[in-house]
Amino acid sequence: MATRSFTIRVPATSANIGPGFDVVGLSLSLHLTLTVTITPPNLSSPALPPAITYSGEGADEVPLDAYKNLTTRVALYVLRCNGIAKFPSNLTIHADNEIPFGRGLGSSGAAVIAGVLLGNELGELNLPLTRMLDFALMVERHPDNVTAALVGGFVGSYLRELDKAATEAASVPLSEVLPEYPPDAGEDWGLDPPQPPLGIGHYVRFGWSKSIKAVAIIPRFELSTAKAREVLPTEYTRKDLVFNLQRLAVLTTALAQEPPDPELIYEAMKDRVHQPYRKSLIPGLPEVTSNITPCSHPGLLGICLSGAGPTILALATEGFEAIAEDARLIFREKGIEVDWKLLEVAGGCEVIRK
Ligand SMILES: Nc1ncnc2c1ncn2[C@@H]1O[C@H](COP(=O)(O)OP(=O)(O)O)[C@@H](O)[C@H]1O
Ligand SMILES: N[C@@H](CCOP(=O)(O)O)C(=O)O
Repeated sequence: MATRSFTIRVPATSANIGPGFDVVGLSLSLHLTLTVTITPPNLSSPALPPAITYSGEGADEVPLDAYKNLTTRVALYVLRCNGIAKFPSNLTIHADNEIPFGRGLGSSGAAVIAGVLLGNELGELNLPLTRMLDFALMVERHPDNVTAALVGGFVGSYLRELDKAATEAASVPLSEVLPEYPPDAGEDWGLDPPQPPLGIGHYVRFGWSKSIKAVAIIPRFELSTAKAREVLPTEYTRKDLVFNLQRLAVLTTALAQEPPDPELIYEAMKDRVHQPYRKSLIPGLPEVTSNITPCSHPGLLGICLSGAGPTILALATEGFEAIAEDARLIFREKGIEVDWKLLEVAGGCEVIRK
């Protein structure tokens, strides 16, 4: 057996883009990159357990134990669902991550997609894209980030209505999909993980005007997506739902038009389903989204919370620095420091075999 080596590259994503809560996602030019090597076993020494090294965002908090790390746990889930009980021996993984944790830029979605691709490569499974999406959706239950990270671009997705048996299969608690594996890395955990139903997620890629870039204004604090979902109501008024549906219908086409129309897009990026409820967790959010407008900031098209926050996403054709620096001043008044990055819309995930 020869040494095998490959690289997996997955983009960051910004979900929701205002009115598209749990529906739309946009892939962005920050990446999680895994460099993976499997060396042949050396008959004179014992087989080595998986070894993970890590650099970049999250390096001080991410677990390096392959049975605790999100990416490798997802990979093991995919392997086990496909009849392979263990990681191969002598597996080394270096993760280099540009996506900040817990900021609304899809770090967990990228880690999940990286895990699905890793399982697919390690097991030489040749899973079709749609099946990889099924595995990702068993772990991250909202489709917006993982779909955009998988296929790239500006993407809309829905979860298919499943029959009773498939609904039960897809509602398995995450602790069963990704069990806390025992610490003994040599143990065989059997092959009975909950299998994803077939064809859970469906998507379409919208057009995107080449002139639009994304300014990510990233507060220096983490907000877990789980916590930012807990503050959302379970029911909405018809008025608020119609408000969002009208805007989302316009937005998906408006962002592809040349030249993009700031008046149309600014209004179409407003939201009444998640942002109003999240402002208690993100001081400065309503002030930034209402005070930075196409009139005050030429080049701005629209501004919203990125994913579950706390990052703010401004879509613009020019004037990027003025947008970001004025957002910085508003956040500073609330005692929050930010960093900002000018990002492009990225392609989907890639596997490069060496
Ligand atoms: N590259 C990674 N490797 C392992 N775990 C990761 C990675 N990226 C993110 N995670 C996990 O996901 C968590 C953040 O997920 P989440 O709260 O959904 O925020 P977001 O996806 O918006 O960054 C991190 O605290 C970490 O546990
Ligand atoms: N639709 C989800 C998106 C969460 O994205 P993340 O990047 O914050 O994980 C939500 O708004 O909860």
